[in-house]
Amino acid sequence: MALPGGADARPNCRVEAAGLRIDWSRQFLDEHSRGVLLSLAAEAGFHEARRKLFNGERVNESEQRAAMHMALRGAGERDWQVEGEVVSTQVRAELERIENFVAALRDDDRLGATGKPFRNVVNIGIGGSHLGPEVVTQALPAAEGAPRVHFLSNVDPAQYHRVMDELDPETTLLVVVSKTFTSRETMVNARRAREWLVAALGENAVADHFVAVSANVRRVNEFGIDETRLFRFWDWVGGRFSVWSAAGLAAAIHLGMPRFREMLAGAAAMDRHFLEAEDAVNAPLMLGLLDVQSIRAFGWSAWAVVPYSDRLRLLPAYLQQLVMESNGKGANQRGQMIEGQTGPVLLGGTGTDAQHAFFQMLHQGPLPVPVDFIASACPQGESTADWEGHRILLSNCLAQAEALATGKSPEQVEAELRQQGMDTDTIRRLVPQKSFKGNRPSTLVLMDRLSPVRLGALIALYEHRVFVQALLFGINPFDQMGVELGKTLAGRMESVLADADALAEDPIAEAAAQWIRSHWEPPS
Ligand SMILES: O=P(O)(O)OC[C@H]1O[C@](O)(CO)[C@@H](O)[C@@H]1O
Repeated sequence: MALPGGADARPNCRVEAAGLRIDWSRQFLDEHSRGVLLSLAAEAGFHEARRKLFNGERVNESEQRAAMHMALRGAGERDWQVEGEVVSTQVRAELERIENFVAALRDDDRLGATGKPFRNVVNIGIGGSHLGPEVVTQALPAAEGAPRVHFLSNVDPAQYHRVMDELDPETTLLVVVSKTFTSRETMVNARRAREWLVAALGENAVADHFVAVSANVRRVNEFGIDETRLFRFWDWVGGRFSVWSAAGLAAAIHLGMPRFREMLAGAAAMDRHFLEAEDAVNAPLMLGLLDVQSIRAFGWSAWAVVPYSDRLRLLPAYLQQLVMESNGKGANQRGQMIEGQTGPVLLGGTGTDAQHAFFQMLHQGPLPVPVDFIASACPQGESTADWEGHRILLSNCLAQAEALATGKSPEQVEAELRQQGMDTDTIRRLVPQKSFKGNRPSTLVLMDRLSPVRLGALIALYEHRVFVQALLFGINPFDQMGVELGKTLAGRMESVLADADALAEDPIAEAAAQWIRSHWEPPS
């Protein structure tokens, strides 16, 4: 199927939802295929599944939980329920606690153990307990006077040093974020940060300098943080859907509470669109269906997300967790193995840098990779140079989407080469190498400017799109069983590396462990 000639020929492939202009005109979609995709959604029980999701039913069946992240951002609008119990009151109460805490930090009412104001905040967490707050912090400028927010996620000590070595314990607040409060990386980093603090300021400083964000109250208490310094979120909030909860505390500190609430409002507006828009112009539904079409009908297993925005440079990594941890699964909810690819492999980077990295493959690789182009009409800065740079950025964004769609025919290339006076043999060899097949699909997401409300809408758009993909594949997007085995083995491997008498079960791992041990030497 050829891509349509002009966007105006396909008015139903473009919507404005929650302030985002979402245009899928350059996808392989005509009236017929749209009908087929929508009937597939109906067969998969889309309306009922969406109703269950928004009603707080146990859509995460394997873990017997709801997935009610919408309640976190829509708490001001109505009383959301989880399994029949109203949760909005506790959501609002927790938001208020966050608000008071952020205000106290801003006004220097909450001070460190030696009476100094907090100038730095370290978010210690990994996965959803890191990527969400960091993506927001990078995307949007800090509120005036807000402390600087840092992120410690990896257990690699090099990261610990990069983040912590420049900080002063007296002016540093440590925020340990972990839904389970068991993630090994987070616990190791939290303990090390605790030792760092205690060595400088003594044991009593822990109460002033540590707060926790978790759903596991007992573990938080065991770590030595009492409930007055614990911000809660709940079982029904998945890690990769948690930025809207207290897990976004570092982002709230960075943005200030009014703008954090604006981000929640943007996501809530996308929730409303997903809930209320007609199917054919329902952006998360249509984009999710198009993803499934790309994977299942066309066999394209990759997907690229390219924000033309340096501030959104972490978005591809954030979406990798959202998409691939949710839908990278081989079994469906009925326990049957699924044939073929499920969730797409997501690659990404920012434009224009990505154009000089993997775009070659997007243009001429044998298999199409659908691309999401994301851009804002206005730049962040207001100077003439900012506007000029931004215009160039946007030109590239639009040009790349067009180049992917239209390509360059062999005839055109041949005519150009002839004009340059090339000989026939060279032309024969060069024409296939220089032509572009075109017909490469993309989606364009535009916003007026990158603001809290638009960022919220953008992230929620992807959340619901992932839900739609999962529904069509029959999988549960809300668990992540595939991360467990590696975690268990890493625990065992720790003893193998620590103790030469402990053997690894796997001979290849054992040989590697021996080699590593034989190369251990004290730093010179
Ligand atoms: O917040 P926690 O419990 O530390 O988990 C961190 C991350 O680990 C995972 O469980 C697995 O990677 C993610 O789903 C989660 O976001």
